[in-house]
Amino acid sequence: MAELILDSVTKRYGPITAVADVNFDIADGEFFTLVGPSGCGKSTTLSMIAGLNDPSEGTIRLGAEQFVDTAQGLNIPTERRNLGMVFQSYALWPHMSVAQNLAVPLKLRRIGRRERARRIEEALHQVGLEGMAARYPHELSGGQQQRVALARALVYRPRLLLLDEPLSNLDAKLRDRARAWLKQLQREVGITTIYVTHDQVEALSLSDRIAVLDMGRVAQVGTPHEIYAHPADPGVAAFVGRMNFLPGRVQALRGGLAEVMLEAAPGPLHIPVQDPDLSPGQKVTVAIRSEKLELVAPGAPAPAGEQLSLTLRGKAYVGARFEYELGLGDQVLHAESEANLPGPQVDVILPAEACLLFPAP
Ligand SMILES: Nc1ncnc2c1ncn2[C@@H]1O[C@H](COP(=O)(O)OP(=O)(O)OP(=O)(O)O)[C@@H](O)[C@H]1O
Repeated sequence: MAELILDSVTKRYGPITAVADVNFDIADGEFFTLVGPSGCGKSTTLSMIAGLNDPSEGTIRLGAEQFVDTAQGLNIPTERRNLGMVFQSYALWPHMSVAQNLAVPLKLRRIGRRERARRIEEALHQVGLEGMAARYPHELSGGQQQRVALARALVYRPRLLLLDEPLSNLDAKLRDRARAWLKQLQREVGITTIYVTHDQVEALSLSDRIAVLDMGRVAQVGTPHEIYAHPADPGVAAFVGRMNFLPGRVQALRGGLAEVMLEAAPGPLHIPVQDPDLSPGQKVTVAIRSEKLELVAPGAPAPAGEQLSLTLRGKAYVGARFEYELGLGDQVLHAESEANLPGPQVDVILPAEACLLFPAP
């Protein structure tokens, strides 16, 4: 059963359309992430679900409860939506202890003293902060403060958890740990969660499903694997992971394969066709992820696939592997390999099954 439904939700600020006709069905217990470049409408969408921002058009419903119906002039205020929210700034009250911070939303809901104490203890246990109830925010690390903010959002058992870049204030190592911990907590609590981030790794690793937004519109909704392996368009492909794009033209179509001539390389590629609307003569973009390019060490037998000889432009050692910048005409391709390959030329195989084809404008 779909739990949260956004239907044709639009938000305009004068001539600016921040969110354009967004539709989602988010299932009960799902971890659903809104991702996309800066300004694409993630926070505006989240704030409309939260009731902090009024949609210009559309409906928002949680289970049987209608939050918003612009046609009827209905807009339930945020305090009656019973949502948990954590934003980038944790907004803990500095003059209150951890327990007092957690007590605030419970007092607002008129929960009695004994039940309050029980729930605060339970919430602190959920976030792994037992024994910290008497501390003040300035006596906690950034990661601990972030856990208190989450505990405060969970303590009154909201129906939805809304998180807007909650990990972005943590340093890289702490963020990795917080990510794993957050995912586990969400599973344990089983709460429907909507998460906003511009960090594709966070989106891929945390989510059951991801919506990629682009200029206020939903470019694609899918599981992390669908978004990564079958991006709907070059914009999604470019945003998630590191993708190389090569312009070309379809020469012929036969046996489920497109024969594509690249602008910058001799010899055609034979690429499996997913788009039934492709036609011979059409301009296309061939997309291939950096990790799918296979670099051939000098003298080693070449694996199957179309082989290109590229110019070594740059190489960086990043621990487990080397990252390469390789020139093909005036284009730069990104590739990676555990091998430390010499220049000036590097042989590269493009496995046809790893190439995606998009119609070019
Ligand atoms: N109050 C406002 N008045 C006018 N335009 C606004 C207002 N709030 C947001 N916008 C515009 O709406 C668009 C979407 O903004 P939003 O904050 O939702 O983007 P975002 O995807 O969350 O970006 P970021 O990742 O940078 O936080 C942007 O173009 C922004 O400039």
